[in-house]
Amino acid sequence: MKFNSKTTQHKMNFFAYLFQDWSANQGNIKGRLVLFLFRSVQIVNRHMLLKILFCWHLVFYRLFVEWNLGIELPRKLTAGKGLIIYHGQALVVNQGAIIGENCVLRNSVTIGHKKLADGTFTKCPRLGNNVDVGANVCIIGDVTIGNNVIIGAGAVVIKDIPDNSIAVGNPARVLDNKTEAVTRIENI
Ligand SMILES: CC(=O)SCCNC(=O)CCNC(=O)[C@H](O)C(C)(C)COP(=O)(O)OP(=O)(O)OC[C@H]1O[C@@H](n2cnc3c(N)ncnc32)[C@H](O)[C@@H]1OP(=O)(O)O
Repeated sequence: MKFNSKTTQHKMNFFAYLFQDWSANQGNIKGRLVLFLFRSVQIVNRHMLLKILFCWHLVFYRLFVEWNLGIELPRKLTAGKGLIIYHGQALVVNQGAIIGENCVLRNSVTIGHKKLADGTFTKCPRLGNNVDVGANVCIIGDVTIGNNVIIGAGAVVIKDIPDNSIAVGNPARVLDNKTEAVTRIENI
């Protein structure tokens, strides 16, 4: 996976950081607003002083975005620029997940860990760049989704998905001969 949170995000200046998803969500006011607030709490989260000064903003984010809108994008989440949120409803992402650049998340998507028989939890999923996640998708456990991947609506992903592929179904299977559709999302 090419995306690296430490290098990509820390190079950006303050305003670029705040607006890094703005153009990707053109015409999508809700997506723009949520992602602007998400990036702002990520900035606040970087320093203890900012957390103290802007604790009211962290509370506002929790109440408005998480409780009211039903979109859980934790401030500690690693998410690359160009993130798109369509129909922001019932979207839950574990803070341990890693999302690459130019990814799309839709309504009722869950990305999180899996509880094992011994009561411990697995690591969270890692999504590469240009991953288009359909509606009602669950991606759970210590899985890696490659670059340029489409995950079909309603899929349950519990195993790695290779680069340049489309995965559908429960459990998700990779479709053969479907690279044409994948190249479409590279041009989004
Ligand atoms: C309010 C809104 O509009 S929200 C938007 C919601 N829309 C989405 O989330 C879009 C997600 N996109 C999809 O699910 C699409 O079906 C894609 C991208 C996965 C595949 O699209 P296409 O490349 O056109 O695939 P195509 O329709 O030719 O189907 C290929 C095969 O995959 C199967 N398939 C396609 N989508 C799915 C799916 N979501 N779940 C299970 N199987 C699927 C088909 O049955 C077919 O199987 P077969 O070859 O055994 O007959």
